[in-house]
Amino acid sequence: MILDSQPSFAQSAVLGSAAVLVWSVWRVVYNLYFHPLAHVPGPRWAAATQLWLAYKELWEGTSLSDIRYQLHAQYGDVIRLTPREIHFANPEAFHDIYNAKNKWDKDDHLYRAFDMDLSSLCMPYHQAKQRKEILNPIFSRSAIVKLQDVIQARVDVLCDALKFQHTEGKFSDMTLGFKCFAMDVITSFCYGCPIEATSAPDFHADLVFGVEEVLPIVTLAKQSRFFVWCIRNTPRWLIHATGSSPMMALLCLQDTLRKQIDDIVRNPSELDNAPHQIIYHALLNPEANKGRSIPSKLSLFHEAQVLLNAGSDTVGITLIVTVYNIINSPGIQQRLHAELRAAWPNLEEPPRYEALEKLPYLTAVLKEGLRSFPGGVAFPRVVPPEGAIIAGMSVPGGAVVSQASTFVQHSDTVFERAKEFLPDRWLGDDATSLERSLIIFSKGPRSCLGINLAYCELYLALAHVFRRYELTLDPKRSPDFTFKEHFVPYFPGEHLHVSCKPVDS
Ligand code: HEM
Repeated sequence: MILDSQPSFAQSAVLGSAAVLVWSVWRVVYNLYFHPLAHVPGPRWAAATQLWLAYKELWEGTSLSDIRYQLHAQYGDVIRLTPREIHFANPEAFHDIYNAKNKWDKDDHLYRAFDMDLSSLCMPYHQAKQRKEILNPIFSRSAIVKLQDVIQARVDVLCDALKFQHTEGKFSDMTLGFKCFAMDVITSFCYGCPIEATSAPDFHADLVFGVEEVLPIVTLAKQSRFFVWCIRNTPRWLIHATGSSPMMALLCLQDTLRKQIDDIVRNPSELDNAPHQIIYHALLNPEANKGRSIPSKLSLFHEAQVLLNAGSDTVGITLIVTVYNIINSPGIQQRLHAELRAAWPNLEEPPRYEALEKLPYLTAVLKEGLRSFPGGVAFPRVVPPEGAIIAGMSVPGGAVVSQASTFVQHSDTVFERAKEFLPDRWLGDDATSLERSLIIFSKGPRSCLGINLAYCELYLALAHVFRRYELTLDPKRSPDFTFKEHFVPYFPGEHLHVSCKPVDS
């Protein structure tokens, strides 16, 4: 009799489905009418369910950065992007969210998509703080100044390739060139073994395309942990079967990183063979780990991958956009070249990074390049339980808040004539006050770990390219900076093609 009273499989399935349905309907009703963010303006669908944003991004293919601008134009300064996330248009919000006092965690919904949970980028605040304390000495300004020859060597390879392509009568694909350069710097600096992407013919390095190919996967993966699991467990033979050499190059790099980690963990004296201090000197140093256990192999692998991803496209894109604007704006290239020539009269004796940093016009151009960074990417943070005031608005604990950098750096209220490339704004009387709004490396405890490395790369690359060459845009091709936001911006359109004519002296 007892057995008879137990529900059949079909009855259980019906009951289960009914429960899920009731729960889902209740969630929607709750999100719309009872959620602490119910009063925030935005589309009803966005307030009701996370699926609305997934539909816009994945099905319609609209870039998240465009969605933000469209919604702000329609609903005002604060918008509800998903049931739990709001975005601010008022540039003051940036300083209320990202500042030295706020020890807020990152929103797991986005960061889990990278499947690098054990890295400084994705860890919760307290763990990330410890990890960054270990890595900081490697990325400090003094360490970078000491190791600038490592970066200089990669600049030389880039410049030689540009010269070679010019002698062959070609325009150089600077989009690929700068991405290759940035990857070579990271692999050289962090792991002591450059992948030599810049030496690929015409900068066609499979790895650069491989990184581009995986970017859209982030947008898919952030929708569900299940997608992350599927991507992680995709069998190798399936990737082989696609015949995609960029994907294979990416896997090959991952294998190399894993092998290097295995070798070093098995035999730490391997580190003595490194050409200079690399990240594993710091990460595996018991003193730096202050008595805590050293990071696991998986954690080392996550960190290695994060540094590669965080440090390559970001620097590459900054260089592409800056170089395009320099060539495309009348007089800037000439003025920059003149300053460089005065500080660096003999081509055979290039100045050190410390000297380049002091050049006012180069510095102004570089800052304007960073300000013009096109990606409208936002980095979501979770408001702590006690809540917060953001741009004058009271935000409840648990809400996810963000502001994309373009709402500050491309705002006409902060930077006059913000759409124009005007290096002179950094030489005027109010330049110091503008510094507060140059926020491309973010602010606060989760700001960029690699800022010093990035500055050194940008100074050396721009100085050498514009001192050694006269650059002209390919008149037949205009670069297309339309981008899709996949955490970092992805530009599917025409690349930047430039003729690099060597100067005589
Ligand atoms: C122009 C170049 C760069 C830009 C614009 C840039 C920008 C940023 C931004 C906005 C963040 C904050 C991300 C977030 O809140 O989740 C960040 C974090 C980070 N960046 Fe960079 N970055 C650049 C270069 C680099 C380089 C060269 C490296 C190092 C190899 C690097 C390593 C990192 C790491 C590890 C983090 C995570 C820090 C944390 O979560 O606490 N970045 N970067």
